[in-house]
Amino acid sequence: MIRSLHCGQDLKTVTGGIGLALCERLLSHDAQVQLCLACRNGQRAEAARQALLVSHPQAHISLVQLDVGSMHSVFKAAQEVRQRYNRLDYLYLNAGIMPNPQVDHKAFYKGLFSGKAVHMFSTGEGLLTQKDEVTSDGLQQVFATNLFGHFILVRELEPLLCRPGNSSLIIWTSSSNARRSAFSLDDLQHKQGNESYSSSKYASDLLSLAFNRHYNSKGLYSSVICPGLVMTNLTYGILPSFFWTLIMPIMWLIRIFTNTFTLTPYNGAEALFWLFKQKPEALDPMAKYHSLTSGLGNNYTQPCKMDIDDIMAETLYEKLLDLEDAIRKKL
Ligand SMILES: NC(=O)C1=CN([C@@H]2O[C@H](COP(=O)(O)OP(=O)(O)OC[C@H]3O[C@@H](n4cnc5c(N)ncnc54)[C@H](OP(=O)(O)O)[C@@H]3O)[C@@H](O)[C@H]2O)C=CC1
Ligand SMILES: CC(C)CCC[C@@H](C)[C@H]1CC[C@H]2C3=C(CC[C@]12C)[C@@]1(C)CCC(=O)[C@@H](C)[C@@H]1CC3
Repeated sequence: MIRSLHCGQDLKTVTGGIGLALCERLLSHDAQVQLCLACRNGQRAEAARQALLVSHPQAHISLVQLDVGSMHSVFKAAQEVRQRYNRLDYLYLNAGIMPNPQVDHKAFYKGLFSGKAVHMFSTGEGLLTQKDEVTSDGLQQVFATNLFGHFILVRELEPLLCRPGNSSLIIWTSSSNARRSAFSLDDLQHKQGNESYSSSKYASDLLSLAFNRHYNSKGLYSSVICPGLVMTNLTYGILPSFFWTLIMPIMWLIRIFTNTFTLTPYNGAEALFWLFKQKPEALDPMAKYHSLTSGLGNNYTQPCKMDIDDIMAETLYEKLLDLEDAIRKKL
């Protein structure tokens, strides 16, 4: 029996996000898989569960209330999971936000006519900024949601993930927007800049490496994926919906030039699903696994070496442990 916990799985109002598409794919692949959806909104979580039960009536799907940006909620949810289960095989760390995104239109038109247009469309590099906020824990919201809440969750679920004779895998939904230059070890939470999304995703790449160094000996492995550009609530939040609808034909056209425009949540979930079928021990800790879709619509997963190193990863890990101590004292 395989138990898998998914963070950020709500049924979305318009599209259904990557997490929900992954659940559909996992259940179609193995009807016996036990899913536990960790979501912040109870009603939407129940709607997601019901939607999955329509196509998989026998499925084992449970829910746990989790706001990964609130540390109190993370500790509470982890306790709940520990009470319910004695083992976890997969932990998908998929919840993510990009609040108040702004597109730099000038950079977009400049990029279009530079030799780097394909790179710009694959990574969104230099095109997006965000306005971050501070949570009630006193943390930067993007850092807390995209990174730190997940870090605490993994630490709290250690007894279920590290079991003698069993290997388990945690999987971070990162991004090709993760960029070393957006991240600083002196400003982990990205208080100073306006690329908190890029910074948090780069930090998750580093943290995955650090988790591998610290936990592989206990049977816990960590991997990172990029789903490509997928039309979900996250992307619909970047530009007005009508604009996306208008440019949709252009988006499908761009797909001929870049296989990173996966566009549908089903396609975007490809690498998440692919990892589910791999032996954790065989995965490369330095690789980011990309969901890719060819011009003809074929999905595949490709590893790409990450721009990360052990020293940076270890420093980040130590700093997160310090912050964990401080938060534990406060709560
Ligand atoms: N779409 C894209 O092109 C890309 C997406 N990604 C990453 O993929 C992941 C999934 O995003 P995607 O499906 O696109 O976007 P969605 O906005 O559809 O999904 C994000 C999910 O995260 C959940 N979430 C957000 N904040 C919290 C929180 N504080 N606690 C618990 N759950 C939370 C949301 O729940 P709720 O319904 O309550 O809002 C939602 O279910 C994210 O990590 C994103 O950064 C990476 C690269 C590209
Ligand atoms: C396609 C058009 C005619 C105009 C769209 C321009 C931009 C708004 C997009 C071009 C590349 C996109 C992109 C992302 C967001 C929207 C764009 C900047 C992401 C940054 C979204 C989140 C991610 O994690 C990345 C993988 C995306 C990379 C590409």
